[in-house]
Amino acid sequence: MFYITKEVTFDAAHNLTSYHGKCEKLHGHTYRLQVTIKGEPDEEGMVIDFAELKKVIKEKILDKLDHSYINDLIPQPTAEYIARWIFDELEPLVKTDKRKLFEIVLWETPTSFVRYRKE
Ligand SMILES: Nc1nc2c(c(=O)[nH]1)N=C([C@H](O)[C@H](O)COP(=O)(O)OP(=O)(O)OP(=O)(O)O)CN2
Ligand SMILES: [Zn+2]
Repeated sequence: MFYITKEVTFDAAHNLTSYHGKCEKLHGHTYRLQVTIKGEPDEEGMVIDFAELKKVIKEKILDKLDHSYINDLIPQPTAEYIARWIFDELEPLVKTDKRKLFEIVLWETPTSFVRYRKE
């Protein structure tokens, strides 16, 4: 079994509305996103072409989240809920009979990240 990962970054603003602390105020992060696909190689020897994965991430995630106010899309945009939203956006587009979306890892700061899998 193979695990293929593509990494990108995006900049976005948010505030945590159901939270008491400094993060209830508007602020921003440079998010680091890792998308991992699990599967077996096709006749070209690839689980998924890195270029195809990059294109899907750009169209479904970066074009919506980069330089955005995330609360417009996700009501309580914790790292947990952003990661789940990204998983749900990408899952149907990468799934074939030989591969599926395995994991989203989302770094909110250089020292804080969430790992989301559908289990
Ligand atoms: N479980 C979660 N905890 C927190 C989240 C979250 O999404 N999930 N989010 C925040 C804030 O939005 C934001 O991440 C600020 O965190 P903070 O602790 O202030 O980050 P620092 O800049 O202090 O990061 P360091 O890398 O520790 O310097 C809060 N909690
Ligand atoms: Zn934050």
